[in-house]
Amino acid sequence: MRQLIEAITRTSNPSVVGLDPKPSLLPKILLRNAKSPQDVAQAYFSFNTAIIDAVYDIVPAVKPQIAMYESWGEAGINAYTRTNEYARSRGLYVLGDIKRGDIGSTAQAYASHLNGTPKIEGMEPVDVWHEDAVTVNPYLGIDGIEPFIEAAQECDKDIFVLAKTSNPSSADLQDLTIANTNLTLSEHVALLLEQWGETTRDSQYGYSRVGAVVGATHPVIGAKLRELMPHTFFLVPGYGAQGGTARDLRGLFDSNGMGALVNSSRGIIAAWQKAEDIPEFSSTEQALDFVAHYAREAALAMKNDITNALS
Ligand SMILES: O=C(O)c1cc(=O)[nH]c(=O)n1[C@@H]1O[C@H](COP(=O)(O)O)[C@@H](O)[C@H]1O
Repeated sequence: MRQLIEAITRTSNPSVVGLDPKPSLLPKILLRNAKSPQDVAQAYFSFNTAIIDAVYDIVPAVKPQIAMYESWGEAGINAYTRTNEYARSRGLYVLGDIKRGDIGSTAQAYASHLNGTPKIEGMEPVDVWHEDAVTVNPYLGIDGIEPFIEAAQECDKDIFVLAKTSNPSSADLQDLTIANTNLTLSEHVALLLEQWGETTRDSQYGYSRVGAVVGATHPVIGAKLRELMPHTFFLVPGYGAQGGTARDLRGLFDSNGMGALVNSSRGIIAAWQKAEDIPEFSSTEQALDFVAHYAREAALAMKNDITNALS
């Protein structure tokens, strides 16, 4: 987590901008002439680069959600990887929200998100995804996670494993109490994450490469999980559009005000839709400038909101 922690320190901002484009979140003019997935993917890329240019100096990281891109097939995936590459070129930590999980041999293939294309004779692995970290699902247990941890260790990258997700029905499974223990499933996952990450702890900061996803929408559970996971960095989605507030975040950070990265996607990239006066855009440039201006304002407001709540 060193790279992420240093980016947070550099920007004094523990928040991440979620790059989750959808047609309904883009100014109509960007899709006015769209006739193919390629056209939409190009619009997504322009939208993303405008946002990245607007926030790269005030936020440490971006989190593109791959589903938004996969919906458009090959062209969408291409927009995803180009977005990641562009974000990195602007110095941002790229957290690929891919939520993978499978049996060991398949997980190994998914882990190529971190350590590059599989090794074959005569060819060096290629980093085709341009990610610094990915999100992973722990449902299959350690053999579905180990390939990601090994790849992260090999390439100085990180993973974030779902522990207590932000959605209302996370309770269906994650709040169940495990027989013969007084632990819920999310608490059990928390203990596993501490164990799984143990050998990858950073000597200076104490956090391992194995982070946890803990929703801002469950502040009481989140605070308990923070106690159970002193060496585990949190990715905290659910702030903003899903109702999580800065007040809810306090218990998710450590006593130094570190240890968590708060995500907002729609709250930043669609902030322009909340503007009092939205003009009839006469060009795509004008529309992108408008989107970028409101994204920056929203990112700064989020930074202030979180910083005030933590001080
Ligand atoms: O792993 C995630 O990022 C994630 C986990 C979770 O528990 N809840 C959650 O909302 N997310 C993601 O975080 C983002 C939230 O988007 P907004 O609600 O628009 O801020 C989406 O990309 C979700 O897929």
